[in-house]
Amino acid sequence: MVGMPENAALSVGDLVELDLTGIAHGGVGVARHEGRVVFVADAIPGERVRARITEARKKSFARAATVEVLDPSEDRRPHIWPEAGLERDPAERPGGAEFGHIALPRQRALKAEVLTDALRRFGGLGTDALRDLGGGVLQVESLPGDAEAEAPGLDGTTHTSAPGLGYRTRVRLHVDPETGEVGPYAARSRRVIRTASLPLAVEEIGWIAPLDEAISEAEAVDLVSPSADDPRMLVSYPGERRRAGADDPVRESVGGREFLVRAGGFWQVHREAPVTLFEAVRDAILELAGSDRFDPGAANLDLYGGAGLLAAAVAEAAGPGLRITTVESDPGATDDAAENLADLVGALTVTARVDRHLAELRAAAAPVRERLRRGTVVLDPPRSGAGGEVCAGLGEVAPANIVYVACDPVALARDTATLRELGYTPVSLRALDLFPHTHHFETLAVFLRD
Ligand SMILES: C[S@@+](CC[C@H](N)C(=O)[O-])C[C@H]1O[C@@H](n2cnc3c(N)ncnc32)[C@H](O)[C@@H]1O
Repeated sequence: MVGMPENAALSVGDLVELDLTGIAHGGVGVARHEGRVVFVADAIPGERVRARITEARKKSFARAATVEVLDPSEDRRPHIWPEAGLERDPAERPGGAEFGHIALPRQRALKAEVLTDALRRFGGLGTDALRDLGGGVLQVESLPGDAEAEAPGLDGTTHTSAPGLGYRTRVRLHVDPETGEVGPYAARSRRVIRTASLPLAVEEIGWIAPLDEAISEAEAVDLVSPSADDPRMLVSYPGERRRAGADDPVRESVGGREFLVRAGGFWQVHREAPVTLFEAVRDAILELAGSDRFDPGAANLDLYGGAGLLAAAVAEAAGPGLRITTVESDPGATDDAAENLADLVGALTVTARVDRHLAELRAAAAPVRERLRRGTVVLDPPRSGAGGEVCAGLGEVAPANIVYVACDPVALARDTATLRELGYTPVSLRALDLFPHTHHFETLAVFLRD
């Protein structure tokens, strides 16, 4: 490549040597090739790699996948999923464990970098604000059982346990339309990849996963392993309105409390995620209550409430006098929430889109609006975030506090900018590694009305 002009065109299939200088949202490394940004899969910042160009349509950037590491990071590990290792052609590697070649502490450091960068660039937060929020440097916390630790073996020697594996209680696999073979998609592709194992899934999912079978005419297979119930498989067929078994109730146990959830409904994926988020939201409410900012009798809201997990967490902090309304667009999940919150006299469950519900609340009578102003909102939107319209709706309803549970750092950062414009200040932030060996993580941010 020596002597080529600046921005020389890269073509799919080209092999290039790249120095990784950073990490981008989505879990890909960042490098430059003759002025053009290249997003590189399966690399680690600081490494020099040989990579194959996989996408070169855009002028401003290209994509590549690592095929050989020339100068490895000390944090490089054998991939936790053998089929996703560098020995395979990039197009044949299953997606879904894009950090599986990185030591867990470094994975978390990279996630913290992505969060800090997003809050700075899209959230408008400066260095001081970020330091105050994270209580120093922002850290991504591991969940119980996931810290990379040396555990003493039975014979007195030490061995490294397998942290960060066997945690997913929900797994979606896809079906090859031609062969009926079942497996995950390859990264950034709709190609079904055969795999012998699912290392991120709980053991029970391994028992039932149809990895060496063919299911003709099906589209996808969801594997569900509830914490207090038998594992099950839901098969989707094209054109079908409702999957067989999707509405069957399954039992989930969260810190001794039981929740009923439809097998096909939303539930937090990591086996420790429900209890971790329950406790994180409960503690955030206790903290607000400790500074007299939480009013259990106000019109409190659990927006994007699912089966009522986080409303129950608020109730644990607030006690039996709590008034709270969960708002959720899936009617099945609302029914589950009604069941799960039945012991809470002041709980109401509503099936509605959050934007529409907020529009209705804005038009409510003055005493209701006053109760909403004194209230606390728990906000747990899907990956796209709450977005401008919902944030604007919140700005008008103007609750005293917002406890935002976010699964996408950039969406959170954008919503942070909007909420700040509407008079809210973020006062605390916790990041939780709910998805080891992937680039995903969860953030809990508390905002106070100025
Ligand atoms: C990230 S989940 C959170 C569920 C619940 N808070 C929990 O922790 O189990 C997001 C939920 O929002 C619901 N949802 C998605 N878009 C929505 C919308 N526009 N309005 C209301 N609910 C929505 C989904 O059905 C899903 O249950």
